[in-house]
Amino acid sequence: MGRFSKMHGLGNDFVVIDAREATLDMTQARAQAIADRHAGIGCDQLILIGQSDRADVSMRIFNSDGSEVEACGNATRCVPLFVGRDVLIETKAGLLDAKGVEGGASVDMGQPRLEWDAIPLAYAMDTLAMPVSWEDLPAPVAVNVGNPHVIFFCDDMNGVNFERLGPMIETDPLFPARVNVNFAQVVGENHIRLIVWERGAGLTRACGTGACATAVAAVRRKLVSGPTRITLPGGDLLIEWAPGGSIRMTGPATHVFDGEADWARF
Ligand SMILES: N[C@@H](CCC[C@H](N)C(=O)O)C(=O)O
Repeated sequence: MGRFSKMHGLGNDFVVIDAREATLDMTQARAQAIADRHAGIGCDQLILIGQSDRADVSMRIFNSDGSEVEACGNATRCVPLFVGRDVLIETKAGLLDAKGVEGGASVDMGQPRLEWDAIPLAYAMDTLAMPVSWEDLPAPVAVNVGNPHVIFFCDDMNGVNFERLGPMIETDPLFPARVNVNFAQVVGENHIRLIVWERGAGLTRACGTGACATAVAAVRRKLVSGPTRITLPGGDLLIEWAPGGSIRMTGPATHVFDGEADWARF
């Protein structure tokens, strides 16, 4: 039997497994089976906390389709709560410094990558106004914050069919590693509403890296001019970024319950 914690950041939910003592062989099929909301435990992402030679802990991230990915902002905020103290976390996207704050955490998410081949895109183009469009959504921005994001700034998001466009854009050959698809609308001064179709997980209640990428895109497009409030279906994040610097993400982290499971059954 193995123990796990159910946690979430703004409703983006996780099964978090402590793999620091017991090693657990995580395959794509097993991660997918655990994340399954009908036949498994159910979550948007499966998180494995392990030992690290370079940081306090390591974090591996698996989407609900079983794919292993580089970054997850909401899960990163859960790690100080899971471990019980401020932590330096080794991820595939680099070392992330996460500090607990009242009700959540504040994380240095590192510097964004803005070059076309770092997103990655299939061929060279301007990432600030990509010369492509999907239906009524033209000229998105591409940003990599450890994982790949494309951001559409919409005049009015109410008419956008996220469930149809999301998977279509996620799997477009323009994005050789697939992509997280962000639909954003500026709704006030330094305030953005955001819906994210996540690569490998679909529509979620919130995406921390999506909020970071969207704030970076909005600063580059001069749509915001300072710390930016990002309102997702699950609630708000505060994102701070200035060109040349690191992204700071601050927001809630919640522990729901602890459970036990027989991993051999998955
Ligand atoms: N929910 C996450 C992002 C999880 C990974 C993403 N779906 C990807 O494939 O890159 C977040 O809060 O950032």
